[in-house]
Amino acid sequence: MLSVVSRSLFSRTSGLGSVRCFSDLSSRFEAAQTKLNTLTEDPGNAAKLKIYGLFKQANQGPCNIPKPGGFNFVAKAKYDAWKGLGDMTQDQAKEEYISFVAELAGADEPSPAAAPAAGAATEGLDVSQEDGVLTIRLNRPEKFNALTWAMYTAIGETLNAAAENPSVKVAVITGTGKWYCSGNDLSNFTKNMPAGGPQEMASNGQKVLNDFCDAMIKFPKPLVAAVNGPAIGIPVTTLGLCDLVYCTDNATFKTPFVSLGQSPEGCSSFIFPRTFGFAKANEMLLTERQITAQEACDGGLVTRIFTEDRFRDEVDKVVKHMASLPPQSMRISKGLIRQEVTEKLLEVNKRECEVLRERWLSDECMTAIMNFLNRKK
Ligand SMILES: CCCCCC/C=C/C(=O)SCCNC(=O)CCNC(=O)[C@H](O)C(C)(C)COP(=O)(O)OP(=O)(O)OC[C@H]1O[C@@H](n2cnc3c(N)ncnc32)[C@H](O)[C@@H]1OP(=O)(O)O
Repeated sequence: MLSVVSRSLFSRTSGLGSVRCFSDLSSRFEAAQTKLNTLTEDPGNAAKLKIYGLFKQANQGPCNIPKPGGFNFVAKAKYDAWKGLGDMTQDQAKEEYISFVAELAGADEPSPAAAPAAGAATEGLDVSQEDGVLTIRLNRPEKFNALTWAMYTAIGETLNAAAENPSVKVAVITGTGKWYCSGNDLSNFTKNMPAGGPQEMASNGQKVLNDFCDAMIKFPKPLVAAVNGPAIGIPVTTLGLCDLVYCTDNATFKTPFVSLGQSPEGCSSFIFPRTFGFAKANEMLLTERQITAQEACDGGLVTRIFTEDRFRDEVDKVVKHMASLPPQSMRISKGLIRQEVTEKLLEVNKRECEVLRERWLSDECMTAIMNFLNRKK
């Protein structure tokens, strides 16, 4: 019976009128309508009704027509689909429409919007998505989730794809096992030695790091760190690039850059003094004192601490709640909060990476890394 709710629902019958708004949302909404018409698989009547309701709500606002009577079941089903959206705003309906079409398109054919899965193919990284929440999980527990170059690259690419994918509302970075992350895998420096030698290796590393931090800085949706245990180095500094940081009560934070012959990254040379004040930032970055979860929370790097047994559930609750909020408003709000610093952070990141490139070529750095790699021999 409902099959008469046919593909015609997908055609742009009501259009957008003669006044075309070229705002970001309107053009994404139009693109979603075009995308819908290219689906090769019939998504079924339930999906078509949802699309119908969202389309009407997006263009005309809340349902304002009388309920169809008699035996016109199709008209009633369409009415219910629209009426059921209550007083959802037109912008929110557009966002929901865009997300839903992206989901349908994802099921229909692989598309760039489905790119988060790309990270899943990278060793040491699990990428999954549920209810609008993209989870990037560092998954090398035997190495305490130390980051390989492939992981940096995949995380950056995953975030860049998720930024464009309307079905992703929030991104979460977390770790498997008892550690959040033990920082840069120190064997990166020996494993990634190209034919061009250390100079080329350092330039390659500079680009890998620059792109990774840029992706975090530019990510337009909420970026949440779920710090499930201790962290050393870059996973600590990049917390300042996240919007919310939750940690377990056994998490610790350490930034031993000087003893490694290196220098601060992740924009920590800029963010840490402004978060903790110079005195405390210097203690972390120059004396390398490890701080506790409570100190990180008191200092403003961490949003909230949960006990280990409650941690995953509590973080889940927050991120699912955020994913249910109007995405356009979320994006705009984050943009406003970050607008003063984004350009500055990109500039700081670039500079920190240039300095690190030099550091990686220094005897101090080479010696520190060789000492770590040979420490068990
Ligand atoms: C594109 C380039 C970007 C670079 C950006 C610049 C980034 C800078 C940083 O992140 S600096 C911080 C680097 N990290 C560290 O200095 C930590 C080094 N690791 C340790 O100090 C210790 O391993 C430990 C304190 C984390 C844990 O000590 P312990 O409990 O004694 O365990 P193990 O040392 O036996 O470690 C278990 C296992 O994991 C391996 N591992 C841990 N961390 C790293 C690491 N960062 N790099 C490489 N491997 C690491 C460790 O070797 C052990 O494996 P094994 O048993 O040897 O196979």
